Amino acid sequence: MGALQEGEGLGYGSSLPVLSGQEIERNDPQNIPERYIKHLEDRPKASDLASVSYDIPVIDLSLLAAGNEDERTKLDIACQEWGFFQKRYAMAANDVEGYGQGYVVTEDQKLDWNDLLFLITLPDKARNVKYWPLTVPGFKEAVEDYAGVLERVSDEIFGNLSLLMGVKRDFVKKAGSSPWVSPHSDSSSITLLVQDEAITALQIKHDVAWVPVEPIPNALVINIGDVMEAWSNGRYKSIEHRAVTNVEKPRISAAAFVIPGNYVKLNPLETMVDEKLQPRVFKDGVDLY
Ligand SMILES: O=C(O)CCC(=O)C(=O)O
Ligand SMILES: [Fe+2]
Repeated sequence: MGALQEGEGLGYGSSLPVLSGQEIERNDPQNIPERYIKHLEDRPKASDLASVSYDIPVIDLSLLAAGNEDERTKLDIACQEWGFFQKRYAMAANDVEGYGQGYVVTEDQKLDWNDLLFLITLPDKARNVKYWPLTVPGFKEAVEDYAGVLERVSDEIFGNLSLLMGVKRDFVKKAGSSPWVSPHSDSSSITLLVQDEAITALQIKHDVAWVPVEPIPNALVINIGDVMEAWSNGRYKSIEHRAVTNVEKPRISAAAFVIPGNYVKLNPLETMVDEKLQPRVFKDGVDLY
């Protein structure tokens, strides 16, 4: 792919147009179309939940930024055992981009009871501003500020994961109704998520059970995506997760997917492959998109 022109966007595949959940609620809330109603066996059940409660690891960004080795070891363990952690703040039409439902590929596919606003925010030239709701006062400024903060947080995580994987600090950095969000893993290198603090909806697969991720005030939930799993030769896991609804109130979450540039190949880092101790689990040379 050649250099992007301003406003051209990247294009992350196509999605068929369908009604959004908000439109259905507005037009005919008593008649939810059949394709939003998942088969019984595909719905979350109380019996899939882990029977014991787990604490998802919490990593302190200010300690990481200060070079604290114990905190870096905690990050290593969190990414190996969970692929998920929470991090305290120290301080749609033809494209999946836009508003509506994404990832609709067939006419009879069951749909999630979940509307999506998917925007590319960084780098600036990859923005496709025709999808941005610019009539909302302050929206652009708030998203720009937030994207800047997320960039700093993800740089800190990448810096620490690079050191843990035995490469230089900046190595990874730039490479850089269903009544629920269906189970999936993220194709990002990492994902940074802000959850609604009042509702526990996100669940992650741990062994065979689903473990709820209780929101922690002022914390980001960060998870390893498929790209980091490949770079780390499987040491860090891209964990399957889902989000369930509740009957009381709607929920909004904001997920930011950090992805490498299109030119990056999915090769496990040399430092992460040792034919005896840590045999290669991913092939070299897979193009990302
Ligand atoms: O809303 C959530 O908690 C999770 C969303 C998610 O997993 C995603 O957008 O990839
Ligand atoms: Fe996800």
